[in-house]
Amino acid sequence: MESYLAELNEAQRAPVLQKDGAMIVIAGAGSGKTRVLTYRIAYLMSQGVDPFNILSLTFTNKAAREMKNRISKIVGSSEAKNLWMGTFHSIFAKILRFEADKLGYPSNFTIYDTQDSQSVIRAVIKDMRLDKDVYKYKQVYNRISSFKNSLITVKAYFQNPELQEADAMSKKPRMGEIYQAYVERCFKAGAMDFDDLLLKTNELLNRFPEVLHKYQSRFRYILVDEYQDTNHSQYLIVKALSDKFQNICVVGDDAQSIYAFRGANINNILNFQKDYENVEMYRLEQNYRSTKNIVNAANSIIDKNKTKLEKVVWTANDDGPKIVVNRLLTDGEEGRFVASSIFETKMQNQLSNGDFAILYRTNAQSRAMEDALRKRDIPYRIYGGLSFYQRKEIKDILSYLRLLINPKDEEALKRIINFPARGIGQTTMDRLSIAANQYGKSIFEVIENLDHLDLKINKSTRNKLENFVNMIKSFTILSENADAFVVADTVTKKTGLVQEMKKDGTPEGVARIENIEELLNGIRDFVEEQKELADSSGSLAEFLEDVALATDMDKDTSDEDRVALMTIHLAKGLEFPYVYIVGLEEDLFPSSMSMNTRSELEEERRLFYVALTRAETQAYLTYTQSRYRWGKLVDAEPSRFIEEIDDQFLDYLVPQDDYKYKPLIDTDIFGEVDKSKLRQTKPKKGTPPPAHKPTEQQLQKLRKLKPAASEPAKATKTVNLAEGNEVEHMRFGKGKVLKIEGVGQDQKAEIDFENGGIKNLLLRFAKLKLLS
Ligand SMILES: Nc1ncnc2c1ncn2[C@@H]1O[C@H](COP(=O)(O)OP(=O)(O)OP(=O)(O)O)[C@@H](O)[C@H]1O
Ligand SMILES: [Mg+2]
Repeated sequence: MESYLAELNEAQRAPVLQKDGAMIVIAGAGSGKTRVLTYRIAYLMSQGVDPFNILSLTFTNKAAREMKNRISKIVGSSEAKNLWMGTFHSIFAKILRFEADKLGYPSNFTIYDTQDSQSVIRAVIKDMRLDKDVYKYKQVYNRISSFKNSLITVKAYFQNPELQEADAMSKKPRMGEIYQAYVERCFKAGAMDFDDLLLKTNELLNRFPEVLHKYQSRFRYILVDEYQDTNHSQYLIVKALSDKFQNICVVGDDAQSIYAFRGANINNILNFQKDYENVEMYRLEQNYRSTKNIVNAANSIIDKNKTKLEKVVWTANDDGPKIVVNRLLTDGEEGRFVASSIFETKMQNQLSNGDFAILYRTNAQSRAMEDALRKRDIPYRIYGGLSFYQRKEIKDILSYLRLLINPKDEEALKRIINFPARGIGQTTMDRLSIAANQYGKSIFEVIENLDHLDLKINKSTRNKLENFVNMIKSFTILSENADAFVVADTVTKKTGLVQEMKKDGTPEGVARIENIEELLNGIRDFVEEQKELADSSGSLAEFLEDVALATDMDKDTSDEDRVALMTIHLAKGLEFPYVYIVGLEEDLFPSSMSMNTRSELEEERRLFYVALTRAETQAYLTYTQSRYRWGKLVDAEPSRFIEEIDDQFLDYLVPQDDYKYKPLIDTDIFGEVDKSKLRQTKPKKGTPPPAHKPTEQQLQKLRKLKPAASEPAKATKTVNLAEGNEVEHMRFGKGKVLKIEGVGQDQKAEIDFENGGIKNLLLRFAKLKLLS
């Protein structure tokens, strides 16, 4: 037996050693699913399978890199770099480039990011003279994205009366036309958006049997991590590619399905056994990641979900410390608690910053954490949010680079044709746009052919346009032989972008120049890395693809030791010794947007399960008593998720029986804290604070207190409903109550909504207004 197989337990070894056939590994968090995939690939290679024949789909490109490194170590060669391994988007972008001509795209097609796509949609809405308050571009973008992920093409949309009706109902009867115009514009610009990378791959595999055959034969072995979060489009790609050999291994955990809001379909995992012949089902039960307290607490949470596959998760690890629960006054205080706790834990146990993660439900929560960490001089890194590549100055330079690779790229062109200012005004741009539409050409092509076209553009402007086109063309010629760094460096110098910023002289201007330097350094590193790998020249096209498809996790390039801050969605698959889950409050987590139906609430609970199971040694849960939301300070209630954890696993830093909001003086508003008042809610001074669990008596009091304490607020929320009542809901609009079931906390109503159809709502969470 190969020695590395001893690093697996028996249950893990079984799917690794089953070389051929279809198999699914369903198992709870931290049980070694990702490890099974890694070792399975190493085993396949040791059995003589060529890495070029193995396709492995991961959640981030970073995960793919780490897996490749591990595999290289196990098999003792650099062969692992030939594996097809990465996210769905990055793998299929690569394939689409090879095959682009079949679909009528140039092989140098641009990948539009969300900003670009939304900007196209805004332009379409404007050109169609639609009301931008009704047709909100972000909503329209999400709707189009959901069509694409369900493989609903423009044609399919117009053949589907139900979809059209739904859009008409939500007062957007022209959605189909926007969709059509959007698709046409992207096509004309030689651009694919993120969803196209999956949609067009499906189209490619469906329309061209010889292409399907080629990739089916290439990918003899297919592996998919986090299978529970694949959407319909991804599912169909995997299904098509694996159809020939049926050597497919997927791993996942239904309890960690957290992307339904983006079209992930949990049925993909539930139906896997029907999709293939002779499916072997494997289960892993032992968790290697976390302490007993964490594993058991997580089990007690997920137990509350009705829709789930029954699973056992246990661990042989130590009990570990209990999960610390702390209540703070405000998010400012919450940040200070987390920062001090990290500081002290780090000092006491000689740890690195990288051993700590702070997880939150929404990006906005990072600010308070950042402030507190900065004050304590604790280095941190935020994942997600506005990424480096989306900053204005970076995007401007990238737009030049994109344009010289694909001159049809209209979003790039519009951004920079007059930046730095060249005297090419909006009127000229409008004329060029109209001409481009009229002739079915790109704006760049129109400018190239100005002499042959009868456009109302004066001589001097024509010269400026010609100069611009010639400059871009000279960059294109340069890029044919030079690497990405040389091209980018030349572009920054020749376009006068940096000179423009230097004139500015403000601290912001200086920061922008520094960012550009950072970009150039990044490009240099990229080129060196690519050249080292020897199979690539480090061309600009390769760099742009890398940037376009970098997931939020992938931007973690430096090895500096920092505390990680991210949303729970991003933390999937990761692990940290110490994890702080902050903002555990009703309406924030679970989110107020996700409490209308049981399935939404269950997704929030799975999210909490994901968060807690990231922790190896210790988890901290914090909530505040009041929080600024939408500009107002509002009372906050502790999240039901805290209550759902079995008390034996928890350690309350403050007694829970007096949790009701008491207006105390807060440093954020008044500066100094009145310490005598603070002591009311904190345990008596003494270090460390006594970690005590509420007594049974306190608990009983707490249980009695909870509904009572929140009654005044609830009374306005819940309404006494009867069958036949007319109600209004903030998302589903007006509706009629069909049926009422249950009593008290569990009372549910079946309501027929104008905008949402029939829904079953738990009345305690549904914010309904009684109309009649
Ligand atoms: N047999 C084993 N022996 C020692 N350590 C193991 C073993 N199996 C897994 N581990 C370790 O346990 C941790 C969790 O494993 P892994 O990340 O593969 O779990 P997972 O099931 O993919 O988790 P998640 O559901 O969070 O994605 C990792 O640090 C891994 O190295
Ligand atoms: Mg995993």
